[in-house]
Amino acid sequence: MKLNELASTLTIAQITGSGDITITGLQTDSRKVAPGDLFICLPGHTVDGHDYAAQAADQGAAALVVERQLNIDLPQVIVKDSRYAMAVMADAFFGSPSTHMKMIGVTGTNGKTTTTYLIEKMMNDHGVNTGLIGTIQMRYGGRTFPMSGTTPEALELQRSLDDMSANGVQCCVMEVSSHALEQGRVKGTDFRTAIFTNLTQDHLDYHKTMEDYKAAKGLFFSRLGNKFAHQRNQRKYAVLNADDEATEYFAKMTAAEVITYGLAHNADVRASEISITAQGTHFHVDTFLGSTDIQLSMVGKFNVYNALAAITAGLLEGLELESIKKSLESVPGVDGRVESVNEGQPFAVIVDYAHTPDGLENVLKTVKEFAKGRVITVFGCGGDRDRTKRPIMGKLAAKYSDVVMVTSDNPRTENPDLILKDIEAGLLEDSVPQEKYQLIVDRREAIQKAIEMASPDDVVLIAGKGHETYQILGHTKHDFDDRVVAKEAIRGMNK
Ligand SMILES: CC(=O)N[C@H]1[C@@H](OP(=O)(O)OP(=O)(O)OC[C@H]2O[C@@H](n3ccc(=O)[nH]c3=O)[C@H](O)[C@@H]2O)O[C@H](CO)[C@@H](O)[C@@H]1O[C@H](C)C(=O)N[C@@H](C)C(=O)N[C@H](CCC(=O)O)C(=O)O
Ligand SMILES: Nc1ncnc2c1ncn2[C@@H]1O[C@H](COP(=O)(O)OP(=O)(O)OP(=O)(O)O)[C@@H](O)[C@H]1O
Ligand SMILES: N[C@H](CCC[C@H](N)C(=O)O)C(=O)O
Ligand SMILES: [Mg+2]
Repeated sequence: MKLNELASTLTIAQITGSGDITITGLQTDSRKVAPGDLFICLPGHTVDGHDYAAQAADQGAAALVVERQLNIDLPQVIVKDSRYAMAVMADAFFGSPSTHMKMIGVTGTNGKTTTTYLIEKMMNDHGVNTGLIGTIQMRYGGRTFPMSGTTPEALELQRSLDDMSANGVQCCVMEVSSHALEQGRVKGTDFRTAIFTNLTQDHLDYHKTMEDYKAAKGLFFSRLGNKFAHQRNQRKYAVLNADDEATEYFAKMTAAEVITYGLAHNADVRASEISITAQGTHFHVDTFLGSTDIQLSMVGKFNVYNALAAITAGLLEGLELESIKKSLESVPGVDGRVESVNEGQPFAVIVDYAHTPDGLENVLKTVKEFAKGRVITVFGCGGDRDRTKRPIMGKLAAKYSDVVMVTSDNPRTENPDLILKDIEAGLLEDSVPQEKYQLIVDRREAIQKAIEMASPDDVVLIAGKGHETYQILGHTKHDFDDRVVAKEAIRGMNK
């Protein structure tokens, strides 16, 4: 594509140098620039992409997108906002791939990954070639790709959607994080359905207040559905959790058709008669297209909500309720979400990704429902992330557990001991007795001790890292998998 043509997609842009050159790719990271690329300089949170334009030029960049003219001998497109320009140009360069498939997005503090997995399963079972993008991985057409975060940057996203489209993908279900909404990573992506799971405390390091966090999530719904489609299969939908306070706010700001789910009597898709055992979760569901009973292998009342969100999305895509039921019932579980570790030990070991106060409380409530013995919880809080959730999570862990092992969970650039102290502040505030908890900075040691102290019928819950296969210390990722470490500890115990 010619630079002139790409630049013409922007309203306010000035080109210096020749616009009559061919752009073969777009890139925002100087380290990855290939000859012929257009290098887009993004002012970041840590460094400024403009400072890497010279490196991009050395690597063969054909032109630059900048917010201020640089002293570099390359054609430059000067724009007001390079992030916005990136989103527009990426959409143009890849031919608006999101309009070639059904886009279903899921936002909310917890439950995004789980809900997207459920939707992916039911759509694929129904014969709709479906791609998935989220925290654990991106996958489509039988291939999987690692992810460095939950929601890719606009450029990466459009590139991926283009490849999906080229590989016959008809529907893409993706997680949309609040960071992504705030940074405009999904600007230009044409969603058909936007799902909201729930809003509880997290990410206050980034969003500062719950109001700001809610407003960031709101961007997903305010950008949806301003043009009504009279054919139902073209309509935009906001699928909202009827039991969450933030729903009223999101419902007001969207022009899309609002469909609700939950336990509330007025929800459009409503669950009742919920019963949970260690083997799974049963519930009855009434929808605008019939009723049925569903038996999930996944445990936890929160998974009823994830299933309801998925059922709603499935019905809106024209799936039969019975086909949805069959798919949901065949999902064994999601990687690292309430995942059992079994090495023949006489107690339960569960690995879960709960890393927010609400997530931890939910999983602990679930565990308590079927634990016959004590609950021993191993958990920590991420470094360079919301500090205010640490004492709250400490209190919740102590409230629902008999023993708490406070340990490290990706300390990143923070001092791990100080993170543990932040968690302990909550325990001290609640006068939790010293013998009920231990601070063990080494996660392997914490897991080993928890497993060594477990008696028959106890449950050891290892929370926070779920599917993760690393521990981030400083800027380095070290191999670490809670499931592998727990298995080793159990085998060690039997020797
Ligand atoms: C706070 C945040 O979201 N930061 C994201 C942001 O980084 P940044 O603004 O700091 O970028 P930067 O490092 O300053 O770099 C600025 C520009 O210079 C470029 N650069 C930089 C160095 C270099 O040598 N050459 C070069 O060209 C970079 O490619 C970039 O274009 O843009 C980067 C590139 O897209 C992201 O990788 C980075 O995510 C960081 C790693 C991160 O940890 N993000 C988390 C908080 C996040 O987004 N999480 C959510 C999930 C949250 C949830 O659980 O709901 C997610 O969607 O992943
Ligand atoms: N609907 C829900 N409500 C509350 N907690 C939930 C819900 N679904 C899952 N959880 C808890 O949150 C954890 C993370 O679930 P999941 O990975 O589906 O959420 P997520 O929103 O994708 O998280 P992330 O923001 O890190 O990507 C689970 O391990 C479970 O403990
Ligand atoms: N998407 C979340 C994941 C948190 C997982 C936890 N293990 C941590 O590292 O804090 C984040 O980046 O905040
Ligand atoms: Mg996720």
